[in-house]
Amino acid sequence: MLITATGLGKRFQRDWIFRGLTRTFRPGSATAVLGPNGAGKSTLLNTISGQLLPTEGALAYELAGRAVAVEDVPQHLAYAAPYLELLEELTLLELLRFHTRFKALRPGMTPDRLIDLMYLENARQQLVREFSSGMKQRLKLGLALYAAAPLLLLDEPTTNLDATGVAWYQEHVQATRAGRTLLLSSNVPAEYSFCDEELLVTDFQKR
Ligand SMILES: Nc1ncnc2c1ncn2[C@@H]1O[C@H](COP(=O)(O)OP(=O)(O)OP(=O)(O)O)[C@@H](O)[C@H]1O
Repeated sequence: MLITATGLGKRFQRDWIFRGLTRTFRPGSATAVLGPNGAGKSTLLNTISGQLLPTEGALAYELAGRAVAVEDVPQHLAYAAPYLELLEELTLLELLRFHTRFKALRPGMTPDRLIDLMYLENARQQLVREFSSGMKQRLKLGLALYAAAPLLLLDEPTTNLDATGVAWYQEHVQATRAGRTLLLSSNVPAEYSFCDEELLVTDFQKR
């Protein structure tokens, strides 16, 4: 998905979180959105994804040369973030079957195969509520990475992952990023070192 931000700004009450952001995000690019805690990385991702309205400026979306309306962006979006909740009252297999009714997996991927890829085969019938925080994070990432969605947003993707989980993330983000527009908010180089572009939110904090 081609995304063009022009003079984009977001304000909460009287505080500008970012302002004057003009930038193009192209299919196949991976952009690391960087900045200290509270800088506005998540706010920027949520604005670009159309979930928060910009206070000023404009966002335009295009898919294969056709304009996409902001209200249609969610159907083209896969998003993993610490603040997005999983349906914890379901078993893993139930959750995957439910989730994929609304958000299809990439061609050739099935819930069973995804469970194996996430190293969750022993948890197939387990309630997600009982998962460890690292298992939940692998599940969130697996759902986003293997969704058939041209826009991929990852907010702090290695939260709660151990060294094996970080290596798993690095392998699978590389395996699934081709052709997608990827934005990734982070403070951890191991999460974003593969990105080809960087966007420092504090560069857009003229008040
Ligand atoms: N809905 C909201 N209403 C008012 N202020 C908000 C809202 N959401 C975020 N903020 C404020 O906007 C600022 C940026 O928050 P944001 O979560 O985007 O930062 P961040 O860079 O993602 O931080 P972190 O690295 O800690 O996750 C913070 O000061 C936060 O308090």
